[in-house]
Amino acid sequence: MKMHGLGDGPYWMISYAYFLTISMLYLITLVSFGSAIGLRFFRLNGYSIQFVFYFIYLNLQISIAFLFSSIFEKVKTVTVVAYILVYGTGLLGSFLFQKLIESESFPEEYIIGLELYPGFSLYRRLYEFSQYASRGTGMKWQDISDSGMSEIFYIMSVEWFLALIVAFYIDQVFSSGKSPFFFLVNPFKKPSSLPRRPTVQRLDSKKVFIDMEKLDVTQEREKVQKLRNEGSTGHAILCDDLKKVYPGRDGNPPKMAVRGLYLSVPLGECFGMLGPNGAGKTSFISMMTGLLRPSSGTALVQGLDICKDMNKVYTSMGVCPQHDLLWETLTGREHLLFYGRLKNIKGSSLTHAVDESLKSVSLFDGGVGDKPAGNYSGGMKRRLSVAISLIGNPKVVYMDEPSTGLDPASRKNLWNVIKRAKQNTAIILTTHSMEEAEFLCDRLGIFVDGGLQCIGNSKELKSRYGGSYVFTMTTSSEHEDEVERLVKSVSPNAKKIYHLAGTQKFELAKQEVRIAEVFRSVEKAKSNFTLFAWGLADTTLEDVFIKVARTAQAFIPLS
Ligand SMILES: Nc1ncnc2c1ncn2[C@@H]1O[C@H](COP(=O)(O)OP(=O)(O)OP(=O)(O)O)[C@@H](O)[C@H]1O
Repeated sequence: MKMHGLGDGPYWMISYAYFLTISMLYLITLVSFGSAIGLRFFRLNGYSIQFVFYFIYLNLQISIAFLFSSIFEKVKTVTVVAYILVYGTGLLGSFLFQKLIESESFPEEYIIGLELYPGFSLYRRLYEFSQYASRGTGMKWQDISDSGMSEIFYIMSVEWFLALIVAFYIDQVFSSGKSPFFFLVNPFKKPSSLPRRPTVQRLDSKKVFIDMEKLDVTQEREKVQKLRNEGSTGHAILCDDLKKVYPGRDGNPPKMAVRGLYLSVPLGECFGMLGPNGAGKTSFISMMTGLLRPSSGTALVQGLDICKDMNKVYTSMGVCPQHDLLWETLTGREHLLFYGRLKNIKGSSLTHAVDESLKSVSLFDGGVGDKPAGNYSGGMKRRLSVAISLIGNPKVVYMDEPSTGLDPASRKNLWNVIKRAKQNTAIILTTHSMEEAEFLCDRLGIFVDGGLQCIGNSKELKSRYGGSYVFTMTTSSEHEDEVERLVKSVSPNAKKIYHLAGTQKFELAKQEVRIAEVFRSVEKAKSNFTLFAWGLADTTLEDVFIKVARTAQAFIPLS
């Protein structure tokens, strides 16, 4: 939700209000039920004291839960810690703390010291309630100071606010990546102009890597460096030496998923990122969408630094993640209404935008958009995810394999939606479909092992990395040698790239082949032996992709 523009303040308030409401409902049910069945603990102690005490304690508990969620990364870890604390406190409370409270000789100041731990303050509170209830009087407001309860009220109230402030601070500094002194910054001050890059050249350690770059990749890097030196904010996306290194695990060395990426994408351009599995495309998108922090380097989105101003970047960003993140019980329309509101669209414009959005992804007719997303097929969910990423006309959109799992008709439909949307938007799209890349993308980059191997439009890439025709011929096995001789006669340096049961494929260098000559030779061959099939094809984007990826993968381990 943060990726779609939900600010930290509303998120914290909504979550807090949700947990408080649930806890209060639970509490009211407990006290009402306890009173109804005649438990003296609930009936005799003043209801107003019980309410105030439980209310403060519940707030403290929620604040501590927020603090834990800021400190711990994994749900499993924090669950185990919470269970240990709850059961440990119960055991310590009944076997140790209660004895200390009842002891005449143990100083009261030490008891108050122990009550700084919220579990013991809760225990003390319940202990006092039960003592007063067993005496048959119950606790009233005038008993507060005698029972040592007033200190507990103060301790809990202070801890409630402290835990909340510390949790928010940790979340802002460690998750949102703000400076440790972010609270000293004037919120009304306009962001300063872009920091200029030092003109000094890169470190020697990088020289080896840079020297191996292809010309097109080098040109892209120089373009980014020039734009950064000029402090330009004209480009929608500017990646500057963006790196992601995952720490090594289970004895494996650290994994460099993205190794120093330079990329500039202006508004109105759809940039396609192609690459084999594990090339680092998702890691790149995750950094750009704020899910992962770059290990070094940065990127500017509409002039805003993703390491410093991610919260502002979210408001002009749309994301279609690789896996659909939808609520099963909400309808398609409700999803779009929700995300539209996050993008600040209101009233009739919101209703209109949602209808248009549903129509554009073919989820409008027959009331499909008003059915719960849980009932949607995989393709419908994917289309809804794309519609969510585009609602509110964001300036920058990231799409991670948007058409995965779609049938050909829906895919074509979706491509048209994306094509229309890109007019005022910069889109970065990852895909394994060359057809999709050719149809949608103005420029393409082939990404292998965390680095760009080439960059340009599909025609440029084909002419730069293709440079050959693929000649295929199928005959019976005894005529294979004759086919080979035929090919050598039209292209002396032809290379056999495939051979199976009479079918042979050859790569012919474009500069030594005349197409008319090939046709003439094939016609002549038809009179000598039987040809089952033959063909001459220009290089496809797929050929370029395979060639570039293979070459890079063979080369990278050596580098
Ligand atoms: N959390 C992680 N810890 C360690 N290594 C990781 C982590 N996430 C990804 N990797 C590794 O980083 C590399 C890049 O992964 P990434 O998912 O970014 O690739 P991808 O190009 O998106 O692949 P695909 O096309 O299959 O989605 C892979 O080798 C992967 O194993």
